[in-house]
Amino acid sequence: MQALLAMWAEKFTVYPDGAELPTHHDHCLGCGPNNPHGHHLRALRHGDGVQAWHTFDNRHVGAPGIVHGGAVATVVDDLYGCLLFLEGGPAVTRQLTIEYLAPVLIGAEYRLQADVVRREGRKLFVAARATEPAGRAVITSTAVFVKVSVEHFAQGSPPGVPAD
Ligand SMILES: CCCCCCCC/C=C\CCCCCCCC(=O)SCCNC(=O)CCNC(=O)[C@H](O)C(C)(C)COP(=O)(O)OP(=O)(O)OC[C@H]1O[C@@H](n2cnc3c(N)ncnc32)[C@H](O)[C@@H]1OP(=O)(O)O
Repeated sequence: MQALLAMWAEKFTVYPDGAELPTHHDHCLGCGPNNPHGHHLRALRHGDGVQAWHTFDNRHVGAPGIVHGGAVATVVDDLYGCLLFLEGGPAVTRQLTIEYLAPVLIGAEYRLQADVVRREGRKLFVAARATEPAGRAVITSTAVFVKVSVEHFAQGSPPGVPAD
């Protein structure tokens, strides 16, 4: 586990504008490429924030044809988690709010954007939105993240990884 944590710590480095950001880990529900239930989110640095283009599929359906609100929250939360790669250290979600302004549709592509609004001690106040190609926002979000040490993540051991 310590080796995995050390590898993860290396992901906090400098990323040029437009660069694709790393995943949190292979099985992350938001961005992990090897999670069959996951969203496989790919985030890019965009100025001081992050952006992504994302299409939900039928694994994430709520009402027919419409994305489950929890699935939308998952992706937004994970996008904030990608923003942390630009902050230089890990943090975890303390509060997450989503304004569901219009249905998010299965099979439609949305642009997501997340930015840091302000920093206060160990807290990061962040905001995000998802927009249709025509520019209408379908969701807006705010969240409070609290900075933690990498050791925070040693509380949970992934299957097959010794706790050491
Ligand atoms: C395969 C191997 C892998 C190896 C490596 C893997 C590495 C990791 C991989 C990936 C990570 C990234 C993944 C990103 C994914 C998206 C992000 C998530 O889903 S994160 C998970 C969900 N979140 C939690 O699980 C947090 C649970 N909460 C906690 O653990 C504690 O609350 C903690 C440690 C964060 C803080 O605990 P306290 O007891 O020290 O403090 P308190 O009371 O909670 O408050 C903290 C501050 O927040 C303010 N606060 C609380 N609510 C607020 C609100 N609504 N508005 C403003 N401030 C608020 C409080 O006033 C306080 O502020 P004041 O520091 O004192 O100034």
